[in-house]
Amino acid sequence: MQDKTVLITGANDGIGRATAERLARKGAHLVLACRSETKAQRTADQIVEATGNERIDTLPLDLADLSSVRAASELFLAEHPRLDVLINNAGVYCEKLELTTDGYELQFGVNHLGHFLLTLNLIPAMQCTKICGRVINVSSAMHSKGGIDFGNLRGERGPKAYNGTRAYAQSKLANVLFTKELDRRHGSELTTNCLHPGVVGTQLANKKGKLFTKTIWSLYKPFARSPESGADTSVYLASSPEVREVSGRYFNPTQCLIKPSPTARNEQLARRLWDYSEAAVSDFLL
Ligand SMILES: NC(=O)c1ccc[n+]([C@@H]2O[C@H](COP(=O)([O-])OP(=O)(O)OC[C@H]3O[C@@H](n4cnc5c(N)ncnc54)[C@H](O)[C@@H]3O)[C@@H](O)[C@H]2O)c1
Repeated sequence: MQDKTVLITGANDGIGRATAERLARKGAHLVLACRSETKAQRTADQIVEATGNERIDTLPLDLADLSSVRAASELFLAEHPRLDVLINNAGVYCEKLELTTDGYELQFGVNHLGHFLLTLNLIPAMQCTKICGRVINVSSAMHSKGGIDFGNLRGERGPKAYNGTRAYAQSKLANVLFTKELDRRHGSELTTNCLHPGVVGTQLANKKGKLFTKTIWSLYKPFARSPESGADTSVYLASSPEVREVSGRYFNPTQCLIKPSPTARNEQLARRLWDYSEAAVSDFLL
């Protein structure tokens, strides 16, 4: 990975942080895209210290705010001539209805829409690489429990009707549908794949989960995969020559290609989600 630039969202914690450290050890030039600049810089310093790789940059990015995503895209393009690998890793799980700055349901907004905009804005930097650029979307097996409720992506049905787990599943389904449609539209220039990292012992469910979820999760956590092994498939998709020409696919935690759910393979739904997302971010496209 010596001559590769890799941007990782949500790189200051959990699977993203572990992915960053593993790729730093392989010599990649990393850009840690995080909400908190302080946490991003602290993570960068720790990775430099642990790996000896000094090519670790940071980029301020709040995926819950489309103007921040646009600003981050502009800053990246101004400072870096090209991007080899984009890892759309950041994610949020929450059980109470919250909206993004632009009025979208938080999990849909952060897990899908912010990444959709970031990816579209950065495609020009990925097209100028010699070997085609790689987009990696961190989804979840939970995608199979989701559908896309186009009438409720702005929380229209209100807080009482909100089901956080269903909204999380919806956002992870969106990651797979986006992977398929991005591959269909840009497959000749980029490879795009998505993955389930496994059940990983991070703080994901604790940050905005209810007490019941936190309790169940604390009991379950000792049996979950470590963030380091949760990073296995992201690292594989970012660095392995084997997947240089593999695209539009879904991988499991042991780097095997598997079929996503039937809903995730629905091409019409993927196109409809793309059209919806494109209209939603249109004011922020570069
Ligand atoms: N932990 C699991 O068991 C598991 C299972 C399946 C999929 N995943 C997926 O793995 C990915 C990483 O999750 P994790 O388990 O490491 O969780 P985590 O909470 O440890 O890390 C999530 C990262 O996303 C960042 N983030 C959240 N909101 C953001 C925003 N608005 N803007 C920018 N960054 C933001 C956080 O700051 C953090 O760095 C997520 O996409 C998650 O859906 C996790």
